[in-house]
Amino acid sequence: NDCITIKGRQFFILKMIGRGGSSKVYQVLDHKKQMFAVKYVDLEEADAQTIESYKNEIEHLNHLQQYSDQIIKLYDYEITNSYIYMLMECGNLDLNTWLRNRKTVNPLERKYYWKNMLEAVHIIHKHGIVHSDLKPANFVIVNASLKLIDFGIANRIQPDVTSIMKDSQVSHTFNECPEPLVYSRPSSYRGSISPKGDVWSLGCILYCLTYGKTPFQTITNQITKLHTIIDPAHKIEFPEISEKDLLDVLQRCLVRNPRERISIAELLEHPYLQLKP
Ligand SMILES: Cn1cc(Nc2nc(NC3CCCCC3)c3c(C#N)c[nH]c3n2)cn1
Repeated sequence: NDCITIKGRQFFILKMIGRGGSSKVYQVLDHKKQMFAVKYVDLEEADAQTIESYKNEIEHLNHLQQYSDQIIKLYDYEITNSYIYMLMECGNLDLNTWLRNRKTVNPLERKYYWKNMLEAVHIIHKHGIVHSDLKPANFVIVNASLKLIDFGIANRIQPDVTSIMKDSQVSHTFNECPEPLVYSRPSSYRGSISPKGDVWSLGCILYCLTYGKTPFQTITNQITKLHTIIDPAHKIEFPEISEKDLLDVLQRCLVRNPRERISIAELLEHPYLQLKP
């Protein structure tokens, strides 16, 4: 098995956790048997703008370390003209994989994960970052809490072919979530990418944690699905549940008009988060 050296420190590769385009994430051990995640990015095929986007992502990730435990820890990184290595804390599992394996979710666990996600997204918004592509795979479970692993700033190098245009500016590749979970916000509203777009995506994740599927999962045709997402006439179904506060959060997140949609700050004050089960 191979070793990775970052800033003169050697790491033993245990396994590859994931790969996308030209980046790979490994589970590694250091000489004290401490476990880490290492993200490797091959920059050989990357253009200057892409390299800039990666540097920007790393700068923000590095800066936001101090503000919240819900942002993945970045211990060190090494950037050269041909590759990037990022040494980070390793999660037990990402939320997407966890969701696929778990059909039922414990209400207290869901509430706690929701609080973690809101805190992480609130922090990046406070620093002028809108993710605009939030999905379960962007969160990992570390011990018992969720942490955000990326801010949606770094480009995907060699964008995958099965992308569907979410906005004129932003393409959206579905094959990052194995099942075509749709988190893209209703893009029919003009105007720039707003923090409210992240609220829609988080609402879709919470919908998944509540009903075991996304609001539009029953629609298999991607184009029909996209039209349904932006169609104000289409009513999203919210099957009855005992937790009325949770139902209220879902209904306020999945409002098509971003101006009428609840904000992160309001969500953090919402009765649903008062942590009595
Ligand atoms: C499946 N699985 C995931 C973990 N843990 C984990 N996965 C990370 N990325 C995964 C790459 C593939 C897609 C899902 C996220 C990162 C990470 C970054 N970037 C920083 N820390 C991490 N920890 C253990 N099993």
